[in-house]
Amino acid sequence: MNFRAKLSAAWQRHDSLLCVGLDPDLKRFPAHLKGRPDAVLAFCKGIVDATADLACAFKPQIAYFAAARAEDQLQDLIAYIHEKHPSVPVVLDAKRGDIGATAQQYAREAFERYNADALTVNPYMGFDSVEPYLAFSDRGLIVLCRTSNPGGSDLQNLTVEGGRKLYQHVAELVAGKWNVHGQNALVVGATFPQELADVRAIVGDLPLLVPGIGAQGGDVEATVKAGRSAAGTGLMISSSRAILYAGSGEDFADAARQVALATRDEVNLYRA
Ligand SMILES: O=c1ccn([C@@H]2O[C@H](COP(=O)(O)O)[C@@H](O)[C@H]2O)c(=O)[nH]1
Repeated sequence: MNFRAKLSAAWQRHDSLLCVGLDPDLKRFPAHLKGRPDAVLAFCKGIVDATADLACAFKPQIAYFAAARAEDQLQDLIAYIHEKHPSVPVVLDAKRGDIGATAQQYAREAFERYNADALTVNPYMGFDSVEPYLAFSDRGLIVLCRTSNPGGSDLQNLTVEGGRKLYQHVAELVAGKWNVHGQNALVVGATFPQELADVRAIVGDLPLLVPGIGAQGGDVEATVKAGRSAAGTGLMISSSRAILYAGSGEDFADAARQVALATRDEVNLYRA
């Protein structure tokens, strides 16, 4: 099953547009896990098992694993998700972007080494820098469009030809000419609901990965109303820290589940 089909099945099966972000920060781990050589994997498995039935996707952020010298644990985690929770697609958040020859290696890293269902990439270097990923036509390519951080406006809001904003141009390209095999999606932050609505109007029912609720303060109602597709789906609304660190004791996974459940249900209030 390709990424788009797997995501659609997860939206239905789990009645959820919630993407659970996996940003394991050793400094914030519960005391009983600190010092364990497999702490990153143990923590993430706890979160994954507690939230899988509430999620339409998991999104590990590679920087947290690499900084902790835990790439092998990331590989084991993704294999674990595929084995225990095969209905939930894995989006590797690495925001890759480089010349074609190097992009080929990044594509192999994401889709062969880590076996991710989808990867985030940066479009700044143009089509030849994203083309190598398209060869993995059963995997998703999620392209940065209007990011959730305040500085995203510095470049993404610049006016380009035709009087459009750069992020609108990216949305058109990624949903159109660049969507050679129908595997593309976009990143649009929850912190900019008006831009999210603009992007949705440009791209039809293309899937959107939407970080920025939870710790970054994005408004859930505004996000869902601006970003939902005509079918009331189309979104992977991502939350990491607010779920991961809801608790700080041995019951961290239960605390994470409670926040994930409340977030999934709040999102669902506004889908219709
Ligand atoms: O525009 C973007 C693109 C990616 N991110 C990533 O999403 C999570 C957000 O974490 P929270 O704890 O829910 O704030 C993190 O991995 C970012 O690298 C983003 O925030 N904005």
